[in-house]
Amino acid sequence: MEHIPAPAAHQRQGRMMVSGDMWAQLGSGIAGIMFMYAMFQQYFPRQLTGFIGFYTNKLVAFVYPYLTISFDEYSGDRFKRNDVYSAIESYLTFNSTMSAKRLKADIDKNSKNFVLSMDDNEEVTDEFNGVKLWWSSNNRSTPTQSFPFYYAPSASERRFYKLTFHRRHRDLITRSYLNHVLDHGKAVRLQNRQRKLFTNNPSSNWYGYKSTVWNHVVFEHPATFDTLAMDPVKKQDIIDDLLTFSKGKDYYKKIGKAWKRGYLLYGPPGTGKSTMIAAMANLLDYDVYDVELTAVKNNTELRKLLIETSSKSIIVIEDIDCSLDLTGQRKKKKEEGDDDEKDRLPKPLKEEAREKDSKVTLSGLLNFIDGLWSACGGERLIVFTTNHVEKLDPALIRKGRMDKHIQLSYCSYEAFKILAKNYLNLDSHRLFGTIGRLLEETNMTPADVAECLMPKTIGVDADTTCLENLINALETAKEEARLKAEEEEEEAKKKDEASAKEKDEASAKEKEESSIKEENGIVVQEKEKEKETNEKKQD
Ligand SMILES: Nc1ncnc2c1ncn2[C@@H]1O[C@H](COP(=O)(O)OP(=O)(O)OP(=O)(O)O)[C@@H](O)[C@H]1O
Repeated sequence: MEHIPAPAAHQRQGRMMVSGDMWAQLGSGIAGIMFMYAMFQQYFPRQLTGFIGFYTNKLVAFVYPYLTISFDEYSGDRFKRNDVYSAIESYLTFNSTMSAKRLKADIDKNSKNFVLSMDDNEEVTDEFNGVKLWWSSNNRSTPTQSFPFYYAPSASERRFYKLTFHRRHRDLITRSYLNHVLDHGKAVRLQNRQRKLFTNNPSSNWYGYKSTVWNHVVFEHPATFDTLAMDPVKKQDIIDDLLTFSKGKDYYKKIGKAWKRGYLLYGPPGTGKSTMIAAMANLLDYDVYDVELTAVKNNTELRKLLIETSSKSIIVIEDIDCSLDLTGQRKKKKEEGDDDEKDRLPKPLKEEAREKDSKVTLSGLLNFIDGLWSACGGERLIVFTTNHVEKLDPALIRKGRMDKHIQLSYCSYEAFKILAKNYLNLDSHRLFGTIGRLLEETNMTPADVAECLMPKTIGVDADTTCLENLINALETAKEEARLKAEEEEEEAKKKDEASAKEKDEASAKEKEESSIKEENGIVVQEKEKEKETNEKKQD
């Protein structure tokens, strides 16, 4: 491998002297230069140092004919890894494998092949239209930290690639080569990309500040829309919707809308909400970000997590009704009232109390879904799941935020047929009719049906045993539902009777009281009359 030319090396004729004398001279020369530099730093005014530095650079640039471009892994105050850096990393995979001496190994999306890339402080060459270029991977040793809540990688993690080329090729490199690198890098990345399942966990950053960061494992859920048991028409509608979304980049741009879509999945437990998310991810080849809201300290942290998600991903908040206090206003007002009390606490306790209160709020979540930051990256689905859609704030699930509401319900006959095909490889069976009738008469979740259909023995008629198990389970469920309904009816009847009795008693009491009053009234009237006649007699 040819090394990147350095100014001194460039002017050298390629001959190297390795005698002991030469090393001794070199050592004392360097020591001399260091001494001069220290003196220079100490005694020369800062402005002059800057001035000399500037012109030294100019002189070097004049003599040295090579240009360099660096590509940081986290450039400036960015929160997330630079896409260009990742594209270069993928682009250099081939060259690195062929020529770098130290490589890093990862595994491809099928977990079958190794993906090799250049390790830190390595160099490789590339050629474009007959022009030779040099790539090197480097470390920056000074960490930068602009956002105290931001998890800053340590100094050794602040990496960058450096591209070196002759200045006479500036146009070719900046206009064509860099685009070529980006396009090829992205294509390679897509090809080797392993889908990931992310979740947020608390972590301490460089300064000991605790925040939540994404951690991931390889996403390997096998669910697909083929194995998902639900009404086929509804299923096709969802698939069409998803595919239209994934191809809609230009359309979303045209209508001036961020390229994202919200799905609300609701229904009883075990009806396939999580399974559908996995099927969505497998259909579109997206990553999944499973947000654990209770681990997010406040709205700022939630926004940070959002920014760190990549495009081509599904952001999931499961059981949204349990993760967030949506009782909203009342609680907020109470907390405002509590502020005076908190102010009277000693400082450390006051801060602790505030920290405990500082949580993700409904407005923070609304911002997360469709605030300005939500448009970063594009091509993202946001999925909420809940068992109690009626508990959710209407603002949270209105169209535009949760664009598509999907109800997952109890197992229908159509859904059962998908499960039977999937679990038992059966298209038809003499027991299908009975099962169909029972499914219409009682509610059973696809999870429960699937459990009955799982073969528990290996026998000649294992399929029939499974179907019979299901029939038994359905009949038991039906009987339980009938008894429950009877119990409820009985209870309701008792309640009605009790309230009717209460009413009767109340009206009887009322009558009695009014008759007493009436009687008392007559007595009073008679007494008054008697008094009147007595008075008249006396007169
Ligand atoms: N519609 C379905 N199609 C195929 N399998 C299903 C379906 N619904 C449930 N299952 C099976 O039941 C199991 C549990 O389902 P899942 O976790 O998707 O339900 P859920 O609605 O998300 O439940 P919860 O609300 O409790 O999280 C799954 O592993 C899957 O095997």
